[in-house]
Amino acid sequence: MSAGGRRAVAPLGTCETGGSGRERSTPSPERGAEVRGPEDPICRGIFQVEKRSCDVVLTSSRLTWTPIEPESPTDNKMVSQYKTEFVELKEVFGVKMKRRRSARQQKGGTLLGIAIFVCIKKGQNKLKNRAIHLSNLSEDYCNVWFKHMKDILTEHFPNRPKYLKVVINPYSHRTEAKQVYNEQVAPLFKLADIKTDISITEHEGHAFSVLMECDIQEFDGLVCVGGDGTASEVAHGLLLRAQIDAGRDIDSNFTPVRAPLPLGVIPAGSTNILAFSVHGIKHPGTAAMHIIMGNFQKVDVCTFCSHNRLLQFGFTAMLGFGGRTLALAEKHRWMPSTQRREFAVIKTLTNLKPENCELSFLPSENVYAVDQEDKRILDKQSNHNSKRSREMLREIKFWHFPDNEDKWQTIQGHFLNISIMAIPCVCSMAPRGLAPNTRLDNGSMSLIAVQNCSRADFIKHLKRYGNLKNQFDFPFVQTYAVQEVKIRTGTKHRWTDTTSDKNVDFHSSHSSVISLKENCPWNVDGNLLEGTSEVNIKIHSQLITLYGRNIEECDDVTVKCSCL
Ligand SMILES: Nc1ncnc2c1ncn2[C@@H]1O[C@H](COP(=O)(O)OP(=O)(O)OP(=O)(O)O)[C@@H](O)[C@H]1O
Repeated sequence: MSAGGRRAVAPLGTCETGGSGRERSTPSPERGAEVRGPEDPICRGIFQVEKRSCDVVLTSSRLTWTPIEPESPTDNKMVSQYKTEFVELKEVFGVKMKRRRSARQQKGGTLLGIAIFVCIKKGQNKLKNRAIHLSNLSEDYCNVWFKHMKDILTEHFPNRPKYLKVVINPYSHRTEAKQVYNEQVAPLFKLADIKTDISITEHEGHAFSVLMECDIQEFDGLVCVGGDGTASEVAHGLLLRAQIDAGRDIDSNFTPVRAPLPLGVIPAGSTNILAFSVHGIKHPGTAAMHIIMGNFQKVDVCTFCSHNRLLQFGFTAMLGFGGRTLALAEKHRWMPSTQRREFAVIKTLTNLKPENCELSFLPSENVYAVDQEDKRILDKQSNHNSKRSREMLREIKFWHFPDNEDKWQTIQGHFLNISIMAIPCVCSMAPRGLAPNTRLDNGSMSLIAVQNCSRADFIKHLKRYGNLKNQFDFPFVQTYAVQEVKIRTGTKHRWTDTTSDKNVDFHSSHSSVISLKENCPWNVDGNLLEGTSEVNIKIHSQLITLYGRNIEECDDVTVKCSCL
């Protein structure tokens, strides 16, 4: 594409660059800006780009530069060896005047030109920043271009945040969250001119109280830096605050209001399932770029209730093996995180115990429609031989509800593990996700129930998470797409009526249930939930907006867990 071919071009500004920096003329902005189209030039002039003099054109949608070639004295029409390059302004997140400064100099310095910062995609799901330098030594000349670019970035991209509340958990993983933020995130926020108000947590529950107390309306978004525990605490605080502000009466049947602010999750913990599921990668820079660019992803959230009371908002829960492993790992918090996790997995496998549970669930109706769509897409694919297509077809369950049939289903039995997941739960140990059949925003949860089986079979099932084989293809594993689940552990009697207050008293005075519940810890988003024998989990479609977008699924990954 040639810049010279454009219509209504402003007079060409010419500047000497690389020498005295003397300005001969400044670019004149287009007249009648109000009727300018996305292709019409706003500024046109000469800068050096990568040590070559270029004809540079700025429109409201892109910046284009074409190397200027000296005219040949022989008038030979040679094919140009230089190509016109451009960058879309929707990929640009920052623009700065570039100056040379001495080591201790804070302000001023010799102007070198303008630096433009662009978000680029690097491989699968990774985002990085790239700088383009437009060199010109004239202050006035650069100021005009700088101002125009700033105006475009401010006016054209309203989703991009300007002021963020940041919560950092310095205790996450190897106590490196502060360093991750300072080295990999804060410099990008600075380039994008994003202002921040930072809180560093001092104890468990601190992130929650920060959210209860801060003036939420002031901010364009919220950012948490830490692992899944921190992200879950912040999401819970944000959603609970929204219910309080909206005057919602919180009981097990309430319909929650949506979170008022988008949440950015910077992965700095040990597993980072939420960040992995939303960004497709554990990379703080990518998470920061999604926030800066204002990329939004709506995400489903579950409410966890017990005895008519809201325990918490969250994304995932595990009972049995998943709960016991976390409980053991938390007792050994002094160990380095990888060793702690592996130790807990091995020890829990050694003492593998089934939980006696009554599991009731309401299958998802909307998943029926979604899955039909999946099937239609798969049917269209000419080769059904693709491994993933065959697996998807096998995994999809279709539900038909005769009108008057009670839709609730109940299974009573002994389970080694029960997982309920509103998000795919992608992590380094499970590249397709612990729950690959659910999506971030489909209004449905995956219920995965592993019935009592031999230790060897259970390990086989666990190992399959690390490769692309179907981890659910065992007779002792059942998977369902559900919208609500009720679980009671160590039970002999039937489910209680959650609307009756008498049941609360009944359970609090029922010693046999209390003694059993001690042994059944829940793992809710990597946090331990203990002391409850009845839990009601319900999905709420797209209740929260996270910063993130467009995950590409890995097709060919095999991950080995060193402890299995
Ligand atoms: N200053 C602090 N001291 C001790 N604990 C804290 C502090 N701040 C927060 N916490 C708690 O630390 C817990 C664990 O943090 P987090 O989940 O972020 O890290 P992680 O366990 O390393 O990562 P992951 O959950 O991804 O495995 C959270 O539940 C949080 O409430």
